[in-house]
Amino acid sequence: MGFIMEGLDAEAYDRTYSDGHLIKRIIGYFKPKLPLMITITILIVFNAGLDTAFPLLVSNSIDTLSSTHAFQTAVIIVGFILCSSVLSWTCNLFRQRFTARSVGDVVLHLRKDAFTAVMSRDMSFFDEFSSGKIVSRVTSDTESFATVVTLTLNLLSQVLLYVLIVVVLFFRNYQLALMTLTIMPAIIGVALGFRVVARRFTRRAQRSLARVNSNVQEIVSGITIAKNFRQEQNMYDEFKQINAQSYYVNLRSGFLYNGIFPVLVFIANIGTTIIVYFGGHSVLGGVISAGEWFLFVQSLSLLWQPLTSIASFWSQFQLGLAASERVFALLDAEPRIQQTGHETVGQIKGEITFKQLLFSYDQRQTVLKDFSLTIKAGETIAFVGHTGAGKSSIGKLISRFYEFQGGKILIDGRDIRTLDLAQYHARLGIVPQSPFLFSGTVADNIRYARPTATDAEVYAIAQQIGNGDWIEALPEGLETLVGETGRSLSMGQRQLVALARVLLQDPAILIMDEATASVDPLTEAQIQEGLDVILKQRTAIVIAHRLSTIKHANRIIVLDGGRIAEEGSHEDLMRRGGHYSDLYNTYFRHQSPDYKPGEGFIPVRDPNMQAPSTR
Ligand SMILES: Nc1ncnc2c1ncn2[C@@H]1O[C@H](COP(=O)(O)OP(=O)(O)OP(=O)(O)O)[C@@H](O)[C@H]1O
Repeated sequence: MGFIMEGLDAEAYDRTYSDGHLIKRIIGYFKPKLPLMITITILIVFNAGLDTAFPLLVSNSIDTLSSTHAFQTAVIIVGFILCSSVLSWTCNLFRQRFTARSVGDVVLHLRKDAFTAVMSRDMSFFDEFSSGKIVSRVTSDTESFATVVTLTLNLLSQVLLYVLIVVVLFFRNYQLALMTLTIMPAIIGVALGFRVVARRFTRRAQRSLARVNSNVQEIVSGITIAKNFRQEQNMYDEFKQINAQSYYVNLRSGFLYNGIFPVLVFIANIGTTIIVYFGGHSVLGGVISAGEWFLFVQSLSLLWQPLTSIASFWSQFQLGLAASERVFALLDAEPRIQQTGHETVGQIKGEITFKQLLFSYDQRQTVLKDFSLTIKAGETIAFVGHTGAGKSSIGKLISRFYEFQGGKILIDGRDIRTLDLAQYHARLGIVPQSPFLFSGTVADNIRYARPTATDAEVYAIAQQIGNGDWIEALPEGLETLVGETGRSLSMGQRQLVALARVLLQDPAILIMDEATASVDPLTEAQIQEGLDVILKQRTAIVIAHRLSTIKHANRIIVLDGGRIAEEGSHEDLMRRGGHYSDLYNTYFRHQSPDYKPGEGFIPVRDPNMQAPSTR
């Protein structure tokens, strides 16, 4: 199997549902369409009746050819045949139209549900699962879901036709009818056996397509880095391999499906041979008329058709079922964040308490253990520490993006798990390290925090950041288009927009993962001025990367391996000459005005203390 199976495993949230469960849920989606579905069913029944009448009429016309009024009867029968054909065509047309309409509506509904499910997933979900694969579930899988429904309706009409024909045949000649049905168990047996294998193959085909989607998405998102590191060839090679995998997986399922159809046709042909042979003998022996014999031979094609076509569209049917399984698994994915209540949040002062917190992303590593800390309302806390110390994790836990395994987080003394999450999030401002801007104007992005804000309010807020000087630098001021993800703006400008956005939100608690990207001194000053405004009158947790922020903080918490190694003000900690002083020398001292490149650093520390150790 080798590379063909590589990366095609189920996602952790995937589930296996029984066909019965899937069909029940699919039917559930069709309930609001009940009147339309009833109309479609009536049309299907009517159509099946007309299709059955066709061979009956032809059979009768053959038998009347020898009678005295042969010509008149033949004309009437031909008239009936023509009318039934036109009626059948019209019924079919309306059936297809109504089906397309109801299936389209259901896909619309399902896609909305899938999108809502994606939106409500915890952040851990997006960290864990590739965005390309998630996109694939919302788009192509919901589309395949439509296929299963259309096919089910076709199947229904074919099965009805089948039942009607069998009834007619039994009335005409039960021995020949029984003969016709002898092959049926063989066809059904092969089709059912094939069903199990088909589902497996189809699932793999969908996963391989999701893998292609995911790979293309990742490449497009990371194209700048790829080009920068001249990785185009490697990326192409990787894509080639994933694409080839998709090709082989599809080829295999193609072989499987193409192989099954001839087997079924072969079995059906055996049935036809039996009927032609014994029917012919019955006509010669005078047991049945030539017209009846024709009816049996003609009905055979109609009879085998539903069975063979079930097998032929089995692939699409399986594709649709597997797709609905994937969509339902996305809808049913268990949230990791477990709120025990939905208490009204109201006004928040902003005191945050961690009580013996235990947290890990997965089984492999404990990130925070026995972590206790109280952040006072209105306090600005700067978290510093080596990379991987757990700074961002603390921010994610306060944001309630991840679930902790032990201890408590209290907001103003209330258990975070008891709060209404949506209300709590509305009181929480988050400025990520690389601010994400949506396509649109700068004003649109600022207004994102409060869509009802007027132009004047947006302008006033933007003015508060760096005295609004940065707006003048934008070609069309606040109406400047930011491009996809804000690409048309400089990194510094994006940060300023993000600050204005959070200022408009006016949250009680601010979590800021400070940008590491350096900006020019003027923008740096504008950002600092903006921060001074934002940090006022709210609790702020800053994952600090800039010396000026650290110095402005009320308290610095030094993290080391998920534990608080030190805490205090910049001066206190420098005087101590411990962990912070090490960090300072490693990361921050070049940002100090006391630092002179080439000459070294004039340390800020108590001359009576020991010199800080360096790593
Ligand atoms: N989504 C995740 N899944 C699994 N492990 C993670 C995840 N995010 C972070 N970690 C791990 O948790 C630990 C703490 O990471 P965290 O991002 O909190 O560190 P940090 O101090 O913010 O680092 P940095 O300054 O580099 O951002 C690290 O060992 C990291 O590898």
